[in-house]
Amino acid sequence: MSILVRPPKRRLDDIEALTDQNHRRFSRGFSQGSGNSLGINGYSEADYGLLEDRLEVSRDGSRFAPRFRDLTSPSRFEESLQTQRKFSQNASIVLIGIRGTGKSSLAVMLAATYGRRLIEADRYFQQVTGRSRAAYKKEYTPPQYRRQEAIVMESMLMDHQHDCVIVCGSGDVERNGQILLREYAKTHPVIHILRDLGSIKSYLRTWDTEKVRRLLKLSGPIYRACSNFEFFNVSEKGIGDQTLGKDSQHYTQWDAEVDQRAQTSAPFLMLKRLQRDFLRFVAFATGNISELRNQLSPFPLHMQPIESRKFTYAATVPISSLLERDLDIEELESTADAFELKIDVSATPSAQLGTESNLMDGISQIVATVRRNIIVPLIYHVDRRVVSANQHTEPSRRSGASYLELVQQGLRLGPEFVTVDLSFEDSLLSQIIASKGSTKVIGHYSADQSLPKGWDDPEYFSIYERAKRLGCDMVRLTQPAASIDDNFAVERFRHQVKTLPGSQLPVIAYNSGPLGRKSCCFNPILTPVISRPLTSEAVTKELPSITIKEAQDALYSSFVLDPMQFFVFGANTTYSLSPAMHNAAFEMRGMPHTYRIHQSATLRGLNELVENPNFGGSSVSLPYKTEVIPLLHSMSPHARAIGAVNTLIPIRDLETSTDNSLDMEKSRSGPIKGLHGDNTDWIGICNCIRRGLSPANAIRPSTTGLVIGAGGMARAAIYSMIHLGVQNIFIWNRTFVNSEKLAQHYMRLNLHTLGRSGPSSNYHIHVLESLQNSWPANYKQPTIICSGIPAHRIGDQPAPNFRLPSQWIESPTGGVVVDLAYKPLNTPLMRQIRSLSHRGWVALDGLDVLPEQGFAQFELFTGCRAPRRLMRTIVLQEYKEEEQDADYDLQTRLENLDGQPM
Ligand SMILES: O=C1C[C@@](O)(C(=O)O)C[C@@H](O)[C@@H]1O
Repeated sequence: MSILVRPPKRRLDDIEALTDQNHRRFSRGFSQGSGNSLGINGYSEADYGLLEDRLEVSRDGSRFAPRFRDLTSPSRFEESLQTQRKFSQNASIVLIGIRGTGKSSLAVMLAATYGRRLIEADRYFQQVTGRSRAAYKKEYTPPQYRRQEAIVMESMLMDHQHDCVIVCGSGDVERNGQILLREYAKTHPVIHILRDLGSIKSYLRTWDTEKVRRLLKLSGPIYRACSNFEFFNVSEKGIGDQTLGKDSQHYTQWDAEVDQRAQTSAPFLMLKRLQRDFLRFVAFATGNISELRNQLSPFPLHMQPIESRKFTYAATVPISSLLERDLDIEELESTADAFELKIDVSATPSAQLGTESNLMDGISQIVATVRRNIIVPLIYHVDRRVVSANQHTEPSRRSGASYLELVQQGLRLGPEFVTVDLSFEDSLLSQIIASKGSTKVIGHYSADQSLPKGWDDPEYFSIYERAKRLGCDMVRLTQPAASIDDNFAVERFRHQVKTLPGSQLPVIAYNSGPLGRKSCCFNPILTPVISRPLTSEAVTKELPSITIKEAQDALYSSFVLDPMQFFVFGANTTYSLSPAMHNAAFEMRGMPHTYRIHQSATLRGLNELVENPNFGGSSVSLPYKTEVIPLLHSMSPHARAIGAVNTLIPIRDLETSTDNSLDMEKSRSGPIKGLHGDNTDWIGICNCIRRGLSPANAIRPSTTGLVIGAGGMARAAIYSMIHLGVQNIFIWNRTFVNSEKLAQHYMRLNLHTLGRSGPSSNYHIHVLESLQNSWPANYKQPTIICSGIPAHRIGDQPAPNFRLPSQWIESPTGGVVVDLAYKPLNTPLMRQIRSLSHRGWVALDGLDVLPEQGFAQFELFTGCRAPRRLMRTIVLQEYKEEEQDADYDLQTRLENLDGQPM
């Protein structure tokens, strides 16, 4: 009787034949050119066992310990895996990595979000063979187990090529497993999951640090050799420790989060940022554009490619600085449009990362940590030069091989942009560009000294043409300025490229060094800038010579841009926090604009604004959000659907398209021909929902939303929910007929939203009659709730003191409640929800929404990124001065403002 259990539909002969084919294919593939052939014969039985022991680790480490000391270099794949990184939309996604890295939690998130089937190797083995791996090993000899393992793995991958998330066990990367995975990675994303040593150690319990370090060192090359992507799971403080003491195999990070929530009333959820980072990473890596849009907050600038915008900046940050000191990454990014990580080291000193000693692991960890703290695209730039620890020694040059290895490592991390140094030969660059996947390539050329004819040298044109021929998406050229005239020359060069016939690549061209600063100010896209905390290292690390503020100052003082005036227009706007918020943002960015209150008892007050040639735009407050509509020349589709406008943008040229407010010229004064209306309230609400929604409540077809009220804010709230893909939306309002009208409005609109499977209009708006009723039986309890009713007394109407009926807040995983009121801040509804935080309820209020809608408004007003942390801070500070609520501690909220990048 055969001991091998075959998965259904497959016969052992097929599998063996296939494995043989794989072996032959791989033998052929790897022997080509390199001479590093990996034939099946390259492995001995002894290797097999050794590798298994290396990676097949029981949680107490006992099985691993005896053979550990024997280990030598583990990987036989001397070529790193190079694939095109292009996949079919529904290709199954594989996660690999050692135990304790959080693979299972990440897989659950992915499967839940994408609606994919989750296949876990260990469970699959048990399903197929009827035994756990441990039981199988006890019963059979190691070669028998390995043969069975190979068969199971092969069927697990080949029978589930589409619509699955497959989590491989550590046993899956022994010999056959590696071969299968490498083959699979040609057509499927295979993601290597890493984590810091401390968190892995707390998972493996009895292991000492040295053992875990050695395991990481040995396993890293094996996992890298058979994966095409890499994701470093950055632990949130407190999560790693939570897993201690839990012995269930399936106790995941997610469970830890639920436990965590039970113990604390932390308003923001522990795994939120990991979920955001991972889902975005997967959507980008797999080239799933609609999913990527779902993952991004709907801020206007997020929807616009950087290269199509004018005067954008990349904050350049050397990895050496991040390794040397504890820098505030959010501050480094602040108002930049991109974050450029410059790889300027050749080894990662272990002490600085605290854990990893390997450069590739170090880069992976730094990139993940940077991503955790930024919202802008990442540019991964490997500097050809390497800084030396000794400041007096000249930087050394990297070899082509080491350069290639580092850029390939970058591509594994799925950055939005990667640079390729055009001083390397075509063959090396083509290799990189062929495997770029969704990443855009910037061809980079930095001359050590000015070319003989400076920017008029024909060499620059040939470098540009070469970058184009190689398939770069953008070109970046720079040389040190020898004289101030070089700055005029570079402008000429940029202009000449732009006027070449045919379509041309976007060009970034500037002079480096203090003399070149002028050219940096006028370079239109992705000008490299230095962030204030790095200025002391500018010279030694060859960093850019200007800050964003300096570059912006120059544009205004040279009359390229004009100072503009902005307003908040309403009947009673004296209480508004918007002036303080926007003025602080202008000042930080080096913009000479002003933002003031413009109060008027009638709509006519608007005339005064449009007669002002420096009018830049206005926020619209009550009661004019709907009244203003007939006066508009155009409206965004969002404002049209909601039926309310809270942002006005002046139109100075009726010829330009007004579909998108960002396409209109910004910061240029002149007569006004019309007004364009937009709405950012829905963006503020949408973003607060996203921030407060725990991974356990990820939006699915069964998710239910509830909106309280039927006024302007309720309209925006429903629109946000539809946009987020909520299909079952309920309205409760004191006046029933108003709820019905609102429901009919959205049902008639039949909006198309970006659902998981592409655009759909599959939503339904229901009306609830009485707060006394039980929750409708056919629907899940709501997990997303928005209240748009004022909380204060209006005229002789008393404050409504609204609280949700207890029978409507029975969701077992809690949910998020956004109360749009902030007068008072601590409404009875917010108090009710905060008291339920132990059940997973998260409360966000009007002071959370106001800055979020303000960021979007700032983008529409200026075409530039808003300084988010600053605007959030100002709103809380100003509010504190205006109103005191003894019950509510705004100070703690102010102190916890970091880490909300969405
Ligand atoms: O509702 C509001 C508040 C606001 O009007 C203010 O007064 O700050 C600003 C508007 O953009 C926003 O839609």
